[in-house]
Amino acid sequence: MKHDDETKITVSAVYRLLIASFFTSAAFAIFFNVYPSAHIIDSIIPSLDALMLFIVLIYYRYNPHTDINKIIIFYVVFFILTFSPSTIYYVVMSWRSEWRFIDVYPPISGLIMAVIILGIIMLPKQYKRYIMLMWASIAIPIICYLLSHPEELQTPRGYELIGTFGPASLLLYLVFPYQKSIRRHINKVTGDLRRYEQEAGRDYLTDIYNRRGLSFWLEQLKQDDKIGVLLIDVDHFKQINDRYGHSIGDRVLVEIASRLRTIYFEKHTIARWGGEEFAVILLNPKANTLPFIGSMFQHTLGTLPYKSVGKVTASVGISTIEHHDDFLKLIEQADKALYTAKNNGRNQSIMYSDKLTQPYPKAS
Ligand SMILES: Nc1nc2c(ncn2[C@@H]2O[C@H](COP(=O)(O)OP(=O)(O)OP(=O)(O)O)[C@@H](O)[C@H]2O)c(=O)[nH]1
Repeated sequence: MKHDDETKITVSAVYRLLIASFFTSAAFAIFFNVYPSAHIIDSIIPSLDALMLFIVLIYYRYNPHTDINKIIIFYVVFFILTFSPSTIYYVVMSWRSEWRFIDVYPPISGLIMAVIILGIIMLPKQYKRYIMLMWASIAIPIICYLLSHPEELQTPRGYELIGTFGPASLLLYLVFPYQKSIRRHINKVTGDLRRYEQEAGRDYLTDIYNRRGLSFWLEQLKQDDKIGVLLIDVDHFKQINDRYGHSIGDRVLVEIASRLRTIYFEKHTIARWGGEEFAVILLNPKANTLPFIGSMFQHTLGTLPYKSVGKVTASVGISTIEHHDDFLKLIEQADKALYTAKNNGRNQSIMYSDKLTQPYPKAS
């Protein structure tokens, strides 16, 4: 489950990263085409980036199950291949005294930093080293050049470039571990929350759903799902408690729950509805199978003796089938049928009909 969530977050992070990078590259492409610089490479690279990112985005949109690692590696390699050679080109040409680096290097340091920060913040831990590789392939040539050309370093652009790729990049090292610990903390809190939620929906003794868990299960049903309800009540349970003690009574309830779990048919769930009363909710059952299912539960509970107390029987009340919004109405029906089963001598299952009128008195 946690793994699924991680994958979902990664997929959505990569998708947003691609979109953000596409719009940024497109903005640069438009800018350099409207206000061309002296170097044609300045308008080619952002246009190429925008085009490639657009293709990847379209591909990713129509192939959402593509291996996400491949997309990330492509993204990083693609940025290294577009930013790094052009940076090295300007550095090498400047070193050969063709021109001054600070005059010709296009104003893309902000864009590079934005891409690096986005990558560091949004991508999972295992991809961070690629992002650092991306930074190193661009920053190291620039820093080396400026340090060996103090006359260019000691200009506003020189200071700005060294500041961006030097001290400002150091910020990344500060943000990175902090972001990692926030992510770890969020994972822990999310995990704890999920565990508490699961525990809150389970009965402590029998570890099947309690009423809260059951209502959560009902909320997950599809719009037009129908249900039928069985209410199962252990016969003369008070006598078991009185004769063997409360803790043996508890053990019997646990054994009953584990017997209920062993009954398998297509779609249903079981819950502890009250003290010695269990509810079974059947999903989209066929009307003519309900009496059979009711007897199946009754016999599974009542046929074989229990380890600590011997024979125990149960009575079962069966509702009609209605839309799941009518759950409480079905519980009432099952309750009336259960009352009739008890009145008729217990150890039997009874289907609800309009003729049954009296509600089953609840244990206080
Ligand atoms: N050991 C144990 N007993 C429980 C628990 N919850 C409810 N009970 C007991 O279940 C008994 C239910 O008794 P009654 O409602 O009189 O019903 P019954 O004795 O089963 O009789 P019928 O339902 O009429 O067949 C009470 O004695 C409760 O104390 C529980 O969690 N553990």
